[in-house]
Amino acid sequence: MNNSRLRQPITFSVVGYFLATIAVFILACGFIGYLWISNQYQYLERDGEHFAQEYLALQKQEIEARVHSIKHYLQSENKLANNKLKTELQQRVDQAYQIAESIYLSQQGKNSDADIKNMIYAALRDLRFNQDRGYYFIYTLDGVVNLYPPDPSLETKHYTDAFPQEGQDSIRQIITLLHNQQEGFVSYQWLLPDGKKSLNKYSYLRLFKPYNLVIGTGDYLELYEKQLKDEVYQRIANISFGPDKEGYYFINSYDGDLYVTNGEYHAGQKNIWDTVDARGTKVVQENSRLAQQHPEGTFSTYVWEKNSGEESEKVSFILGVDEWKIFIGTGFYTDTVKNKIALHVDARKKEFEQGVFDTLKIILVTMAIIGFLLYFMMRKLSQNLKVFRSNLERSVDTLTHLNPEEIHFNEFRLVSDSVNKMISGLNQRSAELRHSTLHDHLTALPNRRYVWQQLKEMLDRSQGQPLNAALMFIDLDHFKEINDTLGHSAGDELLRQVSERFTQVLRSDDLVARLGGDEFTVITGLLRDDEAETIARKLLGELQRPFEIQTHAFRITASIGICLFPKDASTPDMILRNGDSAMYQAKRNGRNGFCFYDSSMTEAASKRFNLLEQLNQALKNDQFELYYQPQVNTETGRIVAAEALIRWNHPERGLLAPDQFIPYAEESGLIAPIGRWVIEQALRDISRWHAMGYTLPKVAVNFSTQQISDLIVAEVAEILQCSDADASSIEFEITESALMENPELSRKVLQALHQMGISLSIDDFGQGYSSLSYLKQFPISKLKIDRAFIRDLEVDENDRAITRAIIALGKSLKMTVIAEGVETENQLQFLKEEQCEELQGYLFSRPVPEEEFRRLMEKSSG
Ligand SMILES: Nc1nc2c(ncn2[C@@H]2O[C@@H]3COP(=O)(O)O[C@H]4[C@@H](O)[C@H](n5cnc6c(=O)[nH]c(N)nc65)O[C@@H]4COP(=O)(O)O[C@H]3[C@H]2O)c(=O)[nH]1
Repeated sequence: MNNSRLRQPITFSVVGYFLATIAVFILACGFIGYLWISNQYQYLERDGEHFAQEYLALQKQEIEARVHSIKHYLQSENKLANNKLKTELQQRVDQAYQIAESIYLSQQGKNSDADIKNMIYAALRDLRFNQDRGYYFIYTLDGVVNLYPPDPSLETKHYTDAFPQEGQDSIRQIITLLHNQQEGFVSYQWLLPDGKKSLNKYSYLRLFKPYNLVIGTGDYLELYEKQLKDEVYQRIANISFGPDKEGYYFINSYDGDLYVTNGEYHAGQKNIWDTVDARGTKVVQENSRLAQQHPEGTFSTYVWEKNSGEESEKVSFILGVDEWKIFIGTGFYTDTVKNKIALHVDARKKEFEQGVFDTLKIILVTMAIIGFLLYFMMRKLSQNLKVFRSNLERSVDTLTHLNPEEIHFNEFRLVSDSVNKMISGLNQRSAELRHSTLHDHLTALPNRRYVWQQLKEMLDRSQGQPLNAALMFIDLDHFKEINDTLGHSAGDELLRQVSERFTQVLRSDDLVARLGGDEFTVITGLLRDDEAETIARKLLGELQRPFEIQTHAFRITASIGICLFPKDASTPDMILRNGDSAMYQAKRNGRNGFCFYDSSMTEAASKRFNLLEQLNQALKNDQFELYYQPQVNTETGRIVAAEALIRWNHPERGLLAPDQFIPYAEESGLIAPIGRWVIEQALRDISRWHAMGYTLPKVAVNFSTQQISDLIVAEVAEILQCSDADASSIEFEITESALMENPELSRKVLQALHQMGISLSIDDFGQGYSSLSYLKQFPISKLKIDRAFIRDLEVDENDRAITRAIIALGKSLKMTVIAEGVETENQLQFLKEEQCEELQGYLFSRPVPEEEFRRLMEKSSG
């Protein structure tokens, strides 16, 4: 299973993400809407219940208030009866008075007073009121009855003759009053018309001045009150209220006499005491009981017939009026109330649903508008995205900038700004990369790749040209030593300065490049051969001025190989190879010069190639041999050691000295297996010599730069393990320059070898620039003075001084000093005088085959 696949993040398109967000938003709104609506429904339910309770309570309050107000009305009407009666009596008498007065005024002078009086009596005689109980009576001030409609036979009689005693008292009371004042009320007992019973009667009286007549009328208070009550009951019976005018008052006596019910006035002539409802309740009896038990009134529930004829539960408020022994009530039907409540809840629900519906309509219309707009927006966005994408792809493909004119959305513009920045960055990076892949970091000069491309282009252009261009392959002489002794930074600085000098001295259309290490090239345009020579000389001349690096001032030379092309080479590789070969030849010619390529150099190069091939074969076919050159003690002249020097028994060319193949072996890396063979062979020889009884303490083996590696330590240990010889019987000779090439590694490797018991000596000492402190870091036991100093000892004072200094240095460092290349007695003499401990040279013996060396050892010990 591919893990990276699993870890890939999920991606969304912007449009998809947007639509998904809207869908989620709509779903969320729908869900919230659903919650809100169901919540509202619950609220409406609760509100309905609440309303029902409140409405019921209100209904109850209403009927209670109504009944109380009716009772209050009844009572107040009753209380007012006295006054009302008085007012009415006064009004009636005033009317009679006006009638009498108008008759009098109209008849005065026309008729006699007696006639006028009769006319007045006649006018008033038949007038009746208050259910015919009321009539007018007239007396004279001396008590003669002039008008008495209930019994006209009493007219013209004196009251004392007309009425019994009780009546007489009353009339006297009247006449007395009017003797004193013009008008007024009197209250007295008067027989009822049936003459059986007398009741309290109120009368109003007024004196008709023209004839001093007392005009009056009166009524029994009790009867008047009853009349008023009847009227009030009548009015109450007419009252209806509530839905469908279902509400009405009922009034019953405590004994069940019915006065008022449902719009009808029964005047107590019907008794409904035993009325029973559908539940078996004796409704009237129950209500009568409740009214009497609860003076403040109470509610009663029973079943009663509605106007429509159907029976329904009814809630009534019952209130007693004890003074009249009646109870008043009114009520409502619960199903009517329930209907009302249901209607209310229904109306609320409909109202709410209408609200929701209206809101939904608004939302839908809004969403449709938004959707419409979004659709256009998305379309526009999608189109822009497509254009943006294709522009983006084109820009990325061609690494050109996006055109902001073609981008309409700010966000895309921001992205395009970033993309443009990125493309600028990429262009810059790629230019830098191109520059860095085609240029050398140290000197900023074009590198080998650049040179190759340049050569290719020049070759392409040079077709059919009569002139040639030139490639100069420049290698600094002995640069490695400078690098090793002064350090890499100094070496780098030198390379920089050389590159500057070359660049300054050449024309701008010439190309100076660094191939790597201390190798430079100069490529010129088309020129004549002699011009190439001039340029080469110019370049060499530039190096003659000393370089100042750190605190050192020194000169350096170079070897230049010139390859003219297309004359000498037809491909870039060939040009470079030929330039290299020519440079190689310039080096062989003694350095600090130039050399034009010719075809023989290619032959030499191919020879080198063949040689390497043959070296490989030599290893396999055991064609190497070790020669030994003795090293003698200066004092005793005895052989104390030997240097193992390799020879190659070439099958065609005969015995070859190391100079003829070791450099190639080092170049090609073959030195490692060859070096291993040398150590193994030397140890084999030592073992054999020891076995044969020779007591040679040490054999020195040459150790080249390439052999200094971490691997050699393990390899030597392994070789020693396989050998009978002791590690102390072998010594590695390392040149000073090899040591300095990588001092850190050298120290590590040499330390490890030293710990194995192998001694180390520095070969060709004196050529380098090793300081004392530097040398002390290595476990070296021997210094070998370079042959070059020994050679000219007799003629060169400097060489003598150096040799002396090296011997002194060796002594101070407690190292053995050996001089090599000792050929003459004078040299021997000098070295003896200077107490050089050991000597090596043709004066004692040339390097000889092993067998011969054994003889030398025999001779030496003998
Ligand atoms: N003119 C003159 N020359 C003298 C005199 N005494 C000794 N020589 C020569 O000086 C060279 C000494 O060896 P080297 O300096 O280590 O220089 C050696 C050493 O650097 C290298 N070489 C030889 N054998 C080996 C080897 O086994 N491995 C490696 N890496 N290098 C080797 O080849 C170089 C040359 O070796 P050879 O041709 O054998 O040359 C030898 C020797 O024949 C003298 O009095 N006058």
